[in-house]
Amino acid sequence: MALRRTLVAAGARAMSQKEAQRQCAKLSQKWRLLAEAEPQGFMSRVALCAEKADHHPNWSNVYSTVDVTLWTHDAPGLTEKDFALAAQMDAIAETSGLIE
Ligand SMILES: C[C@H](O)[C@H](O)[C@H]1CNC2=NC(N)=NC(=O)C2=N1
Repeated sequence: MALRRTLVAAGARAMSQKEAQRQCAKLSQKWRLLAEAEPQGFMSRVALCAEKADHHPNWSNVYSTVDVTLWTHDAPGLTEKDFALAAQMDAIAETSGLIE
């Protein structure tokens, strides 16, 4: 019974971590790229930064829109890593003239 109680307690902790992840602060940004710009180009450049930082955006791409959500899973919430990657994404979008 002790083992079962331990497992139930571990399950409850896993649930609450998942819930904490769901509810934690996140940075969200939707970029509308120029219609003629390739979102894949923007995303590959960001992906290189993300790999270097070992910090990866949750994102999706539909036509010329890239929708990004950033947060630090372990925190859970926002850390300097999220702001640093967000700044790099801004710089890539702006310096490459991708924004409408
Ligand atoms: C072990 C590895 O460092 C972690 O899993 C990294 C990978 N990429 C990540 N990306 C993001 N956005 N948040 C994280 O907490 C995170 N953690």
